[in-house]
Amino acid sequence: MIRAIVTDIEGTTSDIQFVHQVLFPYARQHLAAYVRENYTDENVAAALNVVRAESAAPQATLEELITTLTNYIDEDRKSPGLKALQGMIWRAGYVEGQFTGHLYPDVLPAFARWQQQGIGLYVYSSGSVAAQKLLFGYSDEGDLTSLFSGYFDTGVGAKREAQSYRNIAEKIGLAPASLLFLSDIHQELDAAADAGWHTVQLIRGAADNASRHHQVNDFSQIKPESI
Ligand SMILES: CSCCC(=O)C(=O)COP(=O)(O)O
Ligand SMILES: [Mg+2]
Repeated sequence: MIRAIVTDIEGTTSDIQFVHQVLFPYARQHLAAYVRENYTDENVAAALNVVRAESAAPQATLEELITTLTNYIDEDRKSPGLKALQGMIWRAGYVEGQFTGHLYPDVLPAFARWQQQGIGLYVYSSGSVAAQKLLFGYSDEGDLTSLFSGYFDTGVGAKREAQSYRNIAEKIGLAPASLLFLSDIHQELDAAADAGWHTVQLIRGAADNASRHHQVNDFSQIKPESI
């Protein structure tokens, strides 16, 4: 019996185009000014130190870090330092109403149905927990943050590693066999399945012929009571 559902964001609840054509360009455009203005803030300083460590450049200057971070955005690098900073930069865009977090129309009805069934809802994304809360807090459908019992980012480990899903199961406090992970990326689902989770793959575009996971086109086709 499925007791909790953990969902990916990009390509699963939300359009990849929103992330790549709205969020990433916004962060790229505001990155340099944000870092120059806020580098003494303890959270910004901590994120910059993470980038120094990740890029094996412990003495990197602010301007060198800005170049590194800009390259990371262009490469879609899932760098924890970049992800932390992106979350901080996006806040102004959401709060000022420059964009709302994209949500496919099938997502909220399914969340509401699952919540009514007593199933816990969680998020696991490479985006920072702060960024996840912004996307769902300022979503196309309003503030949905109260639907979720918890959020996980790569602080628990990378999305393609089975140990990350073991860590999440432990934090939620449920057996892996009672957990369902939703993602568009079969390598992430492979890792979850290796940890003993149930999996469903969201196919928002072309079918994934390399996948061994059950595939659906939208959330209305996911029936946790039948798993
Ligand atoms: C949390 S919204 C921004 C998503 C993001 O930054 C990202 O890298 C997407 O990662 P995901 O694990 O959701 O595919
Ligand atoms: Mg995804």
